[in-house]
Amino acid sequence: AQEGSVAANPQAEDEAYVCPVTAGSSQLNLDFDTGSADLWVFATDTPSSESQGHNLYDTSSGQQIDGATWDITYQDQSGSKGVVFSDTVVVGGVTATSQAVEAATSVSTQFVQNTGSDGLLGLAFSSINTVQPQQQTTFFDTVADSLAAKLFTADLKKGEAGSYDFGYIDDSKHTGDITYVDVDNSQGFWGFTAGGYSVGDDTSAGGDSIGSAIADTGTTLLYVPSSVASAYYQNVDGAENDSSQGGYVFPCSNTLPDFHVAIGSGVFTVPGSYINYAPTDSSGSTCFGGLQGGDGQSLSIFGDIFLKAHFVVFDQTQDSPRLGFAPQ
Ligand SMILES: CCNC(=O)c1c(-c2ccccc2)csc1NC(=O)CNCCc1c[nH]c2ccccc12
Repeated sequence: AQEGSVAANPQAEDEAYVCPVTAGSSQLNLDFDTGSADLWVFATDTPSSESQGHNLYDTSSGQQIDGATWDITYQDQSGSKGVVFSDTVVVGGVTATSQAVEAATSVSTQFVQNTGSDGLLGLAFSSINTVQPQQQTTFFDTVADSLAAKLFTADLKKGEAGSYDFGYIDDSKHTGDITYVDVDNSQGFWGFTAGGYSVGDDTSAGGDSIGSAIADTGTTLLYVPSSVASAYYQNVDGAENDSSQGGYVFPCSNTLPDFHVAIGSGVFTVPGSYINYAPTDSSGSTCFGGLQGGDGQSLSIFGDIFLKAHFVVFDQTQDSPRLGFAPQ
């Protein structure tokens, strides 16, 4: 049975975390994304005007899947599209022998400019993989039956390398018990129900329920209902929801309160320091919040700001999928 571990390296401001992956004969740094299900890469097929500065997947090592194409657009309107190869993909010693590697023939500006990432490795459910006419499986689904245990864990960290482990739980990476909750994967995401929340010294998480949420390593920030974000920033002097800046900003001199949320039988805390995401400009006087209101959509997105404060188990060992959360 296979098991393995790979480093998750934070990009600037922890905007994303990239991991070293071997695809065929190519070494790539990919953004592991539990919010999508395509393994797509910059490749020798990518126009050179779009691939400068990126490591490229050499398609000559793969077998092109005849007639297969893919096209993905993310909510922030970034995206990419292209053709598909079958090749060997190795992540932390875990080998997928016939993995669909989606080679980009077109990539949007945001990804072109982010030269620290050579593509994405989707870890959501294969039901939302975009390859047509025959949908393909994620790396995890491809190797799942060969793993010692059908699960992977995410141990992201603030400003330093964390890890993704496949096939086992490393108990040295978490303190306390793991709290498990059921997953609703009907939308293809690692969906769960978040309970009440509280702010600062009140650690009760007794407030209104946050509701439907997803665990999404591919999203940088923590998006909660606008009422929750508003209640949080009532506690921050000078905070305002500035649409020209894209959300809540505040004077960087603030010490931000912690954010507590009930999940299953546990209460999980995001330190206030994690919610002071980054300065909005070089003067460093105004800072952008790591906790933001969703733009009206009902789904809360527990992105890296939340995930990097915890040890998270993405578990398909039972009849139905579940998520586990533990303090790091
Ligand atoms: C803001 C990015 N997140 C989303 O749009 C998103 C949503 C979503 C749905 C409705 C409204 C807002 C967000 C659902 S699942 C989901 N998650 C993903 O889509 C995860 N993959 C993001 C890949 C991605 C898009 N732009 C990037 C820039 C840097 C690194 C990664 C990325």
